[in-house]
Amino acid sequence: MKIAVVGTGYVGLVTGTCFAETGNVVNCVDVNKAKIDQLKKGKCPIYEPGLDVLLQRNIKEKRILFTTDLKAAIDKSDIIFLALPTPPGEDGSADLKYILNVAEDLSEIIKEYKVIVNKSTVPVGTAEKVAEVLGRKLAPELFDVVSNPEFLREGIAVDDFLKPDRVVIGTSSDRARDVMNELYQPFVRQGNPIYFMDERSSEMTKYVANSYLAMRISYMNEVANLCELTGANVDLVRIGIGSDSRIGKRFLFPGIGYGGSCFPKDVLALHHTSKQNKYDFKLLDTVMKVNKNQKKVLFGKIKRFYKNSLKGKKFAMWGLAFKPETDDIRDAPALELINEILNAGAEVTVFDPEAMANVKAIFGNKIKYARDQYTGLKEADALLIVTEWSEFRNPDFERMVKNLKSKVVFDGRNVYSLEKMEELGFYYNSIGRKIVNGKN
Ligand SMILES: NC(=O)c1ccc[n+]([C@@H]2O[C@H](COP(=O)([O-])OP(=O)(O)OC[C@H]3O[C@@H](n4cnc5c(N)ncnc54)[C@H](O)[C@@H]3O)[C@@H](O)[C@H]2O)c1
Ligand SMILES: O=c1ccn([C@@H]2O[C@H](COP(=O)(O)OP(=O)(O)O[C@H]3O[C@H](CO)[C@@H](O)[C@H](O)[C@H]3O)[C@@H](O)[C@H]2O)c(=O)[nH]1
Repeated sequence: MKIAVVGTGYVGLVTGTCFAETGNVVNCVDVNKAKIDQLKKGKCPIYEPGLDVLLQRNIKEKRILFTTDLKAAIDKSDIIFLALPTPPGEDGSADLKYILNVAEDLSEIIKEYKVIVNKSTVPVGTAEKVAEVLGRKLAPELFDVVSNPEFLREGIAVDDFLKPDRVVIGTSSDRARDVMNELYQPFVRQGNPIYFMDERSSEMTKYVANSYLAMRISYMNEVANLCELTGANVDLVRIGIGSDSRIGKRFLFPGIGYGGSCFPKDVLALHHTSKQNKYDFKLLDTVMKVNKNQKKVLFGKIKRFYKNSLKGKKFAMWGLAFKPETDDIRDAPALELINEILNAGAEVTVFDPEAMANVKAIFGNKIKYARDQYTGLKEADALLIVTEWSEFRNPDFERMVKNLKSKVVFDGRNVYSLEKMEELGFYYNSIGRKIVNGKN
């Protein structure tokens, strides 16, 4: 099939590459010329495991092409995916300007039937809004607008796309339904379902999935805070509840708050949709408040340990990305923590396997950047663990001890066992568990 993907970011590039991988010809469009030039040279602009190999293969086979020329891409395609940003507007609603502007451009370009697919996360009613913009210039038989939300996770995006738990497609058109059904067949061979539904339910499904997952995390973060006060261990509680099949083991990890480009903005946007519909969705309000508070928890622990006197202290930070296996730092808890450390008059040397360049673009020389995870520890008063990259899980503890000024670790991701840290003699303060080698 012939596809155009408008917006070549995390979602657009993975979508385009995976559709090319299943034999389609994909034209990817972006307004960012530098990104397109890079992609034309076969260079992947983001760190996403497995993407590079697929990209190279499909570029070589000429199944994926890159351009800044929207018209050229649309003329060659039957299905047009919109993978454009939907950032929060001032009132918390998803800003649809990117989507609606491109819809307007499409209304000038389209000359024969196309299926226009919203892959971006968009509020209920957006498919209708896009259809309305297109319909101002185009006859109804020239297009259908479909909602097809994306559920991929960064860091595992290729796998998630190629083997989705489910594909959700919202359309009221039989013609578009047939096109989408054919397109997705290679991805559901393992027996995973395609759920066809109306556009509004499909759009809602995406927000409800993300908000539910965010709620689970906020719930566990509250549980962790209570565990600290009561002497229970949240990791044991997590295992204890997760084996109940009604609850499930996944997505129960407490930490320093959810971040990334999706959960914070999507919970906010669903909350806004509720307000617009005069519905007081109390749970969502609380989920956001809990998350805001949880992002401050690690700094609170640090302040208490140093009795509020952080001036001149030197910290080493392991992990900057909002989660492991990505270079993405959008809404990453690390950014807030760095600001708090700097505001308190302390210094920080950071290390992350992939996200250093993105952080440097924000903080420049206000902070130091370590060559590797160990050199950053030199002369540091304490180590702060912010992202649970695999390489932090089983480090050379002897080297850590040698480099650190004091054996002090604040761990926002519960990377180590309490027993191990006790045995090694570290002061170890983590989330929802007792403090090791110190006073609780
Ligand atoms: N990142 C994720 O893990 C994820 C997963 C599921 C859904 N989503 C949703 O997908 C959408 C895109 O997210 P993303 O993370 O890929 O964003 P992104 O910022 O990484 O990518 C968006 C791309 O669109 C381009 N763009 C902007 N205006 C354009 C225009 N007029 N024409 C062509 N290109 C244009 C930008 O230059 C950018 O490259 C959002 O709605 C997001 O909520 C994201
Ligand atoms: O048990 C957990 C799981 C995750 N997180 C945090 O939650 C955030 C989001 O993590 P994750 O969901 O793995 O990453 P995303 O790539 O943001 O993916 C989410 O957001 C995407 C964009 O909408 C959706 O497509 C995915 O299904 C949804 O999982 C990160 O800060 C994680 O550290 C926790 O604190 N505890």
